[in-house]
Amino acid sequence: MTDELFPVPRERVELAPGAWHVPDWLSLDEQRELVAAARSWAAPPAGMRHTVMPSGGVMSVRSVCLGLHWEPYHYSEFLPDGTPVKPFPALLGALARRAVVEVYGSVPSDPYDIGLVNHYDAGASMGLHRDADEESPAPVVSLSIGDRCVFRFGNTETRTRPWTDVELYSGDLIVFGGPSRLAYHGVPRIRPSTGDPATGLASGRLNITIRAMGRRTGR
Ligand SMILES: O=C(O)CCC(=O)C(=O)O
Ligand SMILES: [Fe+2]
Repeated sequence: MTDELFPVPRERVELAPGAWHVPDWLSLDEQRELVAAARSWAAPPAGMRHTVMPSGGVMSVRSVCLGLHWEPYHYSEFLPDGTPVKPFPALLGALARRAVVEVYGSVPSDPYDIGLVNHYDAGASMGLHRDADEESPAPVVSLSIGDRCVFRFGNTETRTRPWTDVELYSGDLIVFGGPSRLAYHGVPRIRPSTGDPATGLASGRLNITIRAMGRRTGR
C-alpha cells in the first residue's frame, strides 16, 4: 500500500488540552507480551464477552475487565453472573504509570487498578462516550494492537463536533487527562487486515484501556 512505500512520519500530537496521541509507543515485544496475556485474560471464567447495554443493545466489541468489572454504568468486583473479576495485572499498572510520567512529566494521582480489554473484529466500532464511572482524575491510558482504526476524540460538552479523527496503528498510545479526562471519544471504524501477525494477533484490533478508580467512601 502507498503509505507503506512512502511512510509519512507520525508525530506526537495533542488532540485536545491534556489528550495525547503517541505513535509507536509499544515495542513489538511488548505488543507480543500483551497479546499473549490478553489470550489468558479473555479465557473463561470471567472471560471476554459482549456487553449488554441497558437498552438491550449489545456492544459490537467483546470486552474483558480486570481489577474491577464495568457494566453500564458502574464498577463491581463481580460479573452479573456472580463470577469474580480477574485481578488487575501489575504489567498494566507499570505501563500506565510509565505512559503518564512520559507524557505529562508527573506521576499519576492514584494507582491504576482497572484494565478494560476490548477486541474489535472487522465490523466492530464503539460510539462516542465518556469514561466517567471512575472517581479518580488520573488520565486514561489506552493502547492499540493489531488492525489500525479511526479513533475519534471529541470535547467534554457534547457528543457532536468539534472532534479530531486520528488513525491509530498497532503500538500507538492515547492518554487523556486534565481538562480532557471526561471528553467524548470513540472508534468509528476498524481497518480490516492491516495488523502485523508478528504481534501474535491473527485478526482484529486489541485495545487495552487502563484507568484508576480512586478512593471511594465505603470501599
Ligand atoms: O478502542 C479504543 O481505542 C477506545 C476504547 C474505549 O474508549 C473504552 O473502552 O472506553
Ligand atoms: Fe472510552
